[in-house]
Amino acid sequence: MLLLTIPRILELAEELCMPLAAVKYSRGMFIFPGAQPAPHRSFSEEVDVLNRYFGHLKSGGNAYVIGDPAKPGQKWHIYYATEQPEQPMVTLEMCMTGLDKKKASVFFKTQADGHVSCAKEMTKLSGISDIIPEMEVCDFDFEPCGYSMNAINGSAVSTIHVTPEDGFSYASYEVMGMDASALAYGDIVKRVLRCFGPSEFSVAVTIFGGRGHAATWGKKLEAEAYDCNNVVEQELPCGGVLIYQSFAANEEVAVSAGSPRSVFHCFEAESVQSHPLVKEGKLANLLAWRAEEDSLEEGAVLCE
Ligand SMILES: C[S@@+](CC[C@H](N)C(=O)[O-])C[C@H]1O[C@@H](n2cnc3c(N)ncnc32)[C@H](O)[C@@H]1O
Repeated sequence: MLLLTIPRILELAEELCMPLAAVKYSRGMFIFPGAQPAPHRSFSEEVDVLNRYFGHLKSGGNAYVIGDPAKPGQKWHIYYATEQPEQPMVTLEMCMTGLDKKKASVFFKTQADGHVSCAKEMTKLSGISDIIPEMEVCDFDFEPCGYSMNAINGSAVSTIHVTPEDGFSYASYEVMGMDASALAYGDIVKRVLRCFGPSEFSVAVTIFGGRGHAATWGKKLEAEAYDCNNVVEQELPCGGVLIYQSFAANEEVAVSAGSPRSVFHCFEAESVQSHPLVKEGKLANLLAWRAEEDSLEEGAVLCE
């Protein structure tokens, strides 16, 4: 449904006298592709819609599906068109599945003890407020569960969406426009992983303006407790580059949990939520989660 909003967004931009400069649409794999309504039934259907609105830009419409052909469950889709060379800019997009159950439970409004939680409390308890503490956060909680937030700090913007339901849990994180030399790529990813404890995740870093200004963000990511199973670099028009990597919780952790690695394939029908690592929070422990009581000062009132 997302692409159906394009005409309204263009209308609002015109009202604000903001000319169209560039467009980027990107996504991973749908967990339930068969449940997607038009125009999201296939990437080519999405590209047709995007080209109708943006194909006339100077670069033309450019569509890519990237990933290791041997791993059809892990692909990244990107559409990009631009009217002019881009300003130097770094964007990070993370997709996480198989969220740690305890971490995911923070995003349910009614807790096991009957406590009714609000978005502000979820932001604090999950650790989201610590990812980039300077960000001003506008958060929203869904009934009976789910969470979304948008955040801003100067030219930097960030967004998070969480689906915590067992069996198809998912969280996305995106940040762009930050001072790439002031924040370390690995630190941000680690803070995001601590919020959700996924069994699998992908990162896509888009760099415009050359790797020189992108500092740590132009390098390959290494994530403690996870194995990288896919690395692809894709050049984009106007000197842009996209670096995509996907990760699964590593063999060592899986073996110590007494479980075969195969259970981590979250895009298959089986549920990663039943994985012993997810159930027992072992993955969470390995990533050194802070104790929950540390993340909220005693007596602090977050929900009014
Ligand atoms: C965070 S919202 C999705 C936001 C947005 N579609 C995204 O992913 O970018 C998804 C979560 O909210 C819950 N939810 C509750 N009411 C909803 C609604 N009216 N629309 C979408 N999600 C809702 C879903 O069950 C799910 O856990």
